[in-house]
Amino acid sequence: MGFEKIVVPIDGEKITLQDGKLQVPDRPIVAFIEGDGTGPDIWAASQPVLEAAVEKAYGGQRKIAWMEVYAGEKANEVYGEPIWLPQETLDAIDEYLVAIKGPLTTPVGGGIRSINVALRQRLDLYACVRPVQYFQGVPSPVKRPELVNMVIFRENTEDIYAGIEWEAYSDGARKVIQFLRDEMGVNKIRFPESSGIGIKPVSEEGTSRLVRAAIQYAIDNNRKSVTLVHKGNIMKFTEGAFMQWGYKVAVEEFGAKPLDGGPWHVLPNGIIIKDVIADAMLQQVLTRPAEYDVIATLNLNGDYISDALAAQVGGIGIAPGANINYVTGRAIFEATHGTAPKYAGQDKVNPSSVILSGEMMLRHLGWHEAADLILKAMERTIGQKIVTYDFARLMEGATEVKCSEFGQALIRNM
Ligand SMILES: NC(=O)C1=CN([C@@H]2O[C@H](COP(=O)(O)OP(=O)(O)OC[C@H]3O[C@@H](n4cnc5c(N)ncnc54)[C@H](OP(=O)(O)O)[C@@H]3O)[C@@H](O)[C@H]2O)C=CC1
Ligand SMILES: O=C(O)CCC(=O)C(=O)O
Ligand SMILES: [Mg+2]
Repeated sequence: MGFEKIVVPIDGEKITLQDGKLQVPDRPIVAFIEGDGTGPDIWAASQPVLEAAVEKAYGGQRKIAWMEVYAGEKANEVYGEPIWLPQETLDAIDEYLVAIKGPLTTPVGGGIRSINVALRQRLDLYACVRPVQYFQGVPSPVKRPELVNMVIFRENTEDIYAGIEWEAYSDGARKVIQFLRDEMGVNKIRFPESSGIGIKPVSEEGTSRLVRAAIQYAIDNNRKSVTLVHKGNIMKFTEGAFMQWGYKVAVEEFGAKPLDGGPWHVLPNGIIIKDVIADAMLQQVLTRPAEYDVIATLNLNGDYISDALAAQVGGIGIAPGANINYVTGRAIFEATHGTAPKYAGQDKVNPSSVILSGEMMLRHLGWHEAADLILKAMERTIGQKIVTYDFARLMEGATEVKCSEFGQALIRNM
């Protein structure tokens, strides 16, 4: 396919999907989006680390052929008009399957809707996978951060993130409220004249594919449990249904049996499938983190839980993630954090979240040796107390380095 602004590297080859398996050539074309705010600083530090890991692991036999695609502020610059998410960016990721991105800005209250969310929805990347693990030596606000070892599976295409909402006083809000009152007998809207309205769609199909991915991950990675996190006591037909459909998948597709009469279940291989109400979960991950392992949850809960858990192991400077469709093989790897705009252009923030997202990407490609080198380098570098500002301010005797210098230290430590 020909693109207007995207340049396809001539020395690269397409990653493809055959019989449900990614076929990765030695020179795979991988798309990247630099991102807004601190995105360019982070990408400049991260790209050399990923390249160095691949070079060191495979001695030049394998190499990523990078293909820049545009979104956010840079898309406006490149296309010369306000296009936040060009169609050809979606087409390119659709065709080349694998991408990595920096954070993109979303204004609060008005303006464009999230480009990050749009990428996930339009490419149907239904699982947001965010592992939360502790690296020895990272400063943490909790006493036993090493007990935190969880992987969040956040549903990525539904819930209130569908963006179906109407502003207070708008014609749309008035119409929906009128419909709810006249046609549906709803008399519980406390201030109907001045309410904005949002809709929360949660489907069996969307829930099932997410929970299926979480359970399969637990099986493939020898994890102890999968916890369905929901607020089903209050939102019975969305969050409550998520829990019920989640257990149903466990029973019908994975052979789970009730544990002590239910509602918890156990898989034939001993993995526990359980559920917890979201507010209780947020206190228990602090008081009893060892009881949580793989977490499957809805979109909004997953957003909150991601940042909260990241804080327990040292903050969102070190929180990676992936948006994956396990059926089509398409995936975009990205940090949990946002653009941290106050630090933009200062070469200051921690690039670890994107670098570790790159580590996840290398594993997705099956390049485990290169991924292992990144983890080892991360452990060594933090062990030497060479860290960016976010860790340095909480550590004794740390050497504070810039974003790019941290990347260089990782390369030295490979
Ligand atoms: N997937 C995406 O692209 C996401 C985009 N966003 C967008 O990003 C913008 C800013 O969001 P905001 O709520 O401020 O959240 P951010 O995650 O951008 O930043 C909040 C704080 O987190 C810390 N932080 C973030 N990134 C890093 C890093 N790499 N290294 C060290 N510390 C870091 C900083 O803390 P401190 O001040 O303590 O140093 C920062 O002030 C918004 O437009 C939002 O919509 C948000 C989340 C995800
Ligand atoms: O898209 C955004 O601006 C925020 C997204 C977000 O917070 C997340 O994915 O964790
Ligand atoms: Mg978030």
